[in-house]
This record gives sequence, C-alpha cells and structure tokens, in this order.
Amino acid sequence: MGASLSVLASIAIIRSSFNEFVPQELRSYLWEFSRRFSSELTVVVKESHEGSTNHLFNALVTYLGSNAFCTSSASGPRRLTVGKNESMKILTYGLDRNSEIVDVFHGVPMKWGYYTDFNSTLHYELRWYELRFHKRYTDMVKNKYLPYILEMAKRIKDQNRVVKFFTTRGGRDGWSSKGINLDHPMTFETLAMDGDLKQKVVEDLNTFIRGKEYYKKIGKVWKRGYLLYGPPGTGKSSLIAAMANFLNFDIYNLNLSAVNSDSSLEHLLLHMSNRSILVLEDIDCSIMLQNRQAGDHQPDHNNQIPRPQVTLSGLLNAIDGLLSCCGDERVIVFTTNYKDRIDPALLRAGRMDMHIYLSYCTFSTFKQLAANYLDIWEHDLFNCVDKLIKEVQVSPADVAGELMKTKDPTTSLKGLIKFLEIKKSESKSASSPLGLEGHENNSELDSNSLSQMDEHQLQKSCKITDSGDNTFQDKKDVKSHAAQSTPLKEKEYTVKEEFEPILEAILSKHGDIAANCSFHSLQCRSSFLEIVCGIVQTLQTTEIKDLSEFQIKSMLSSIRDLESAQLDVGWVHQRLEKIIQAMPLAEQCATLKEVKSDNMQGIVEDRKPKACNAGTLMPN
Ligand SMILES: Nc1ncnc2c1ncn2[C@@H]1O[C@H](COP(=O)(O)OP(=O)(O)OP(=O)(O)O)[C@@H](O)[C@H]1O
Repeated sequence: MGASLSVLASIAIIRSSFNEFVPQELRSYLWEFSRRFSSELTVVVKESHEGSTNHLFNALVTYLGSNAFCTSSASGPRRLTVGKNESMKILTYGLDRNSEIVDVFHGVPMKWGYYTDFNSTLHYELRWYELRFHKRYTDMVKNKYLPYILEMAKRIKDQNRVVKFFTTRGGRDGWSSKGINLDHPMTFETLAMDGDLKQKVVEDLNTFIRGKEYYKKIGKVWKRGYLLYGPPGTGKSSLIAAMANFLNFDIYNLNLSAVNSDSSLEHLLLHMSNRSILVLEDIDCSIMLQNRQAGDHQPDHNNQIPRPQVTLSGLLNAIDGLLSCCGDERVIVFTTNYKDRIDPALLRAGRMDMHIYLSYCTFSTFKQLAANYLDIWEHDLFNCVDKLIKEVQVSPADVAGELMKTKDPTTSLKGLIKFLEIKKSESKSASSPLGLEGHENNSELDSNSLSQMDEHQLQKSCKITDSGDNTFQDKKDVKSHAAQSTPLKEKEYTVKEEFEPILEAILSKHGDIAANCSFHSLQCRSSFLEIVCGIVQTLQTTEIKDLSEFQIKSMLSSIRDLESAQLDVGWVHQRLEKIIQAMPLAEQCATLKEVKSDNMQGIVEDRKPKACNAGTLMPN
C-alpha cells in the first residue's frame, strides 16, 4: 500500500516537473512523436473556447460529476469534489484535478482526465478535460458521444434545479430579481383529479417536453397553452404547482391588471427565462371589460381603480406573435372561474391548446383526498360520502378543509358527512323562500339587528336566489325541471353539454328568447344563448358576497349587448339590477362575519397573555 502510494506520488511529481522544466516546443514535439505510434486520439476540452465560455466544458462538469459515483470503483476517479449550490436541489459532484474516470458509451471505453495548471504570469488557473479513445471511434465521438453529453448535462441540470417563483408588482418594474424558491409540495400524485383527466394532462406535458424536434419540424414555436377553469377551490393553483414540479419549470405569475401597457407586457415577457410557466390568473377579471370597451382607458370613477391597460391585441401578440419566439419551452396557463367570459380569440387552439375543467368534488376526487389526508383507501363511511357528494356542490378545497380537522379517519369522515348534510340542506333552502326579496325586506336592518342573526342565517340570506323565477334555482333543480318539461328542440340550438339543462329550463320558462335575434344563423344564436346560460349558471351557484362589482357589471354589459341584438333577456337584466342593489347588504353581512371572527380571535388572544402572566412575578 505504502509502496503504491509512493509510486503514485512519484508519477505526479514527474508529471508536474515535466510540465515545468520541459519547454513547450519540446513537449509538443514529444507528444507528436508518441502520437504517431499510438492508436489513441486525445481531445482537449478547455474552459474557454475561442474567447468565450465553453459550454461543452460546463456540460462535462455536470455529466462526469453525476457519473462519478456510478462508475465501478476500478474505473472511477480517486478524488472527487462535492458541494451544493443554491440553484440545485441536490449535492453535486465533480472530478478533482488530475483525476481520471472511464465512461463507457455503447460499449466503448471513453477515458477522461481533468487537469489544471496555474499560469503564474497571468495569475490564472487553466482548467481542461482530456478525452482519450481509440481512433476508430472518432466519428462516433464527434457525432454521437459529445452531443449526447451536452444533452444529458442539460437534462441533469433541468431535473435537479430548484424551481423558482417570480412575481411582478408594478408591471413596469419587471420580475422580482431573484425569485423565491417554490416549495409547493403539490405533485400529480397528490393532486385530486379524475384519473383519466390527470393522465391526459401528464401525457400532454410529456409530449410537449419531448417535442423539441417535432415543433421544429412543423415550424411552430415550442410552447403550449392551458386554460384551467372551474369554480373557486377546485385546484387550479394546485394544478399549476403540480405542473411546475413535474416539469421543473419556474413560475412567472403575472397579474395583468397591474401591467400598465402593452409595452410593459412585452418587457416582462422578454425577461422570462426558458423552461418556465407564465401564469395569468383570473384572466376574465383582468382583460374582459377592457376589450369590450377598447380604447377606453379611463379610471372607473365609481371605485377609483384604474382600469387595466393591456389590450387584447397586446396579449394575443404576447402569446403567439413574434414576441413568443423569444424563448423556448414555454408553458402559458390562464385560469378563470368563468370560461364563457373570456374572449374566444384567446381560447382558440394554438393559444390555449388544452382546456381543463376542474370540477366540484366527485367521489373519485374525494377518495384521493382521503388517501392524502387520512391515509385511507376504503372505509365504511365512504358509501355515505359517495351519496351525499353527488347531491351537493362542494369544492375539493372544502372537502380538504374538513378532512384536515382531525387525523382520526372515522371522526374526520363523520365531520365531512355533517358538513355535506349542512350544505345539502342549505342548497335546498336557498332554492325556496329566502332570496332577493328576503334581502329587500331585511334591507332596513341596522348592524345591531344584523349581528343578532346567526352565521347560518347570514349565509342563507346571502344566497342569490329568486323566489319567483325558477330559472335561477339550484342547478340540480334546473336539471330535474328540464327532465320534467318538454324540451324545445325545434330550433336545434347547440350549446355546451353542461349548459343544456339550463337552456332547456330557460326555453321552457321564457320561450324562445332568441326568436327575434337580429342575427339569423343558428351558430350565432347558440353562442348568444351560451352567454346567457353562463350568466344564469354563475348566478345559480354563487353567493352575492362572492361576486365583485366588476363581475356583475361585466355580466350586465354582456346582457346589454345581447339586448341590442334583440334577445329577450330583460328578466336577467332585472335580476342583475336587483343584485347590484342588494350588494351593499351582502357586503355588510360579510363584514359582520369578519368582525365576528376577529372578535373570536381577540377573545382567544386576550386569554393567552393572562395565562402567561399568571406565572410571572410582575405585580399587576
Ligand atoms: N384538486 C385538488 N387536489 C388536492 N387538493 C386540492 C384540490 N383542489 C383544492 N385543493 C386544496 O384546496 C386548496 C385551495 O385550492 P386551489 O387554490 O388550488 O384552488 P383554485 O381553484 O386555484 O381556487 P381559486 O379559483 O379560488 O384561486 C389547495 O391548497 C389544496 O390544499
């Protein structure tokens, strides 16, 4: 052992003395001389190449470092470096100087060495890799092996880098400079989504990331757009986090209403990195009105909030104009609670390639949540949950909230069942006596009398319902209504499947509201009817307190457009006007709830210091 160490030491000394004392010319001559008799070829990869960074050198640091531990001990290096840098999730390894490693590629040994030399004149350390292989493999090394190393190093880096989250505040200022590490634990394993749909999304993402050559071949920019839509709390943000973790892409979260102009938007997009996801949340709230009243950039004098100033054409250009070519591997995600409010131009294939509907909780999504939160896959109470969950509309967020309350499966499921039962009875009572008329009757209540109402009553009284007009009843009631009535089929309007029962109910209640429409084609009339159905659906499923003034105004503006196209939608118009009148009351209810919960919090917090003080020696 001692003898072999001294031999190695002697070799190292001879090697460095040789470099030091033998002039460069003589070294080159000797090298050239020995080369003539050798069947091996040596390729040198220096740190810089033709005056700039050598990407192959950097790729070798990653590639050989990642292989260092995998290589069998006989051909592995004797010395390694190890460290962890901020941008990587894992420890990374490298060859230490004067170390060698043998990599086997398609059965051919590729002998690598890593060397350094200090240039005392320039005070600079030269670093390089040397590759030795049999001359007969020259073509293979050139055409396959070296490109393979570049590709593998990229993959290793992409897989292990820390995912960052960037936001923008002012819109003009650009992205937050460093971004923060995205520590969101959501993955496709833990995301609750109907199995088939989840599988489709994963396959689509896989096809996309492997599609570089395909996109090149068809002359398309390497990007993919996803529209995530569905009610609040159904997992849109969670899906984005799962996508980012799956692809290892950074997230750039863009609040369009904070961006002041199309040029600010351009500036932001030009400063995004490759392999990233651009997220535009609640897209309907940030751009819809702007498009309807193009050119109107005046502040809204009612609430003094300046209107967003990005135009539809600015956004379209950003998504698929020339600007979108300034980056590779980009994913764009729009989210909305109301798909029907988005301009169709934004939704067409090529812009939003996949539309993903995140639905209210189904039994299948519940089971995944139960597995996540309670570690159970079966339970006697599952049947009961299955039955109830079909009857009420609750989001996965609601269900998750219930399941989190305790870790004991039975107690937790009992809590969930109770919650679902309350929801069920609420939705029943919401479709009967308490509605807008109820609000109007109560509109003179002062805050004291409001405070005497319990939370349950508040929730009930804030439901948007119409005691006189059953078009606004709960969705399932609309379904059953549609089932009982004779469908008006003579016009063959075609609307999305989810709107069919709503349309049936509208037509049987109000007759053919599109009969006098100034547009004659069935397609036009059907799209107008779809807008009406979307609004009716929103009103059926949302509480007043959850609707913003912006949303109501946006609906009103659509209804006015439809009225000017001679659709008979006066009944929706009236309803929206009533809701606007009732909104202050709904706000009062919400504020009251907050005050109530603050008070509760205050009571709890007031108690804490007292408990602590009891043990101190301070006189009181
Ligand atoms: N499909 C789901 N799978 C697992 N957890 C979910 C799912 N949906 C919601 N949750 C839970 O509910 C929380 C809120 O969900 P999330 O923010 O993803 O909903 P969202 O649809 O984006 O809501 P919003 O429209 O209000 O922004 C999540 O942090 C997660 O804990």
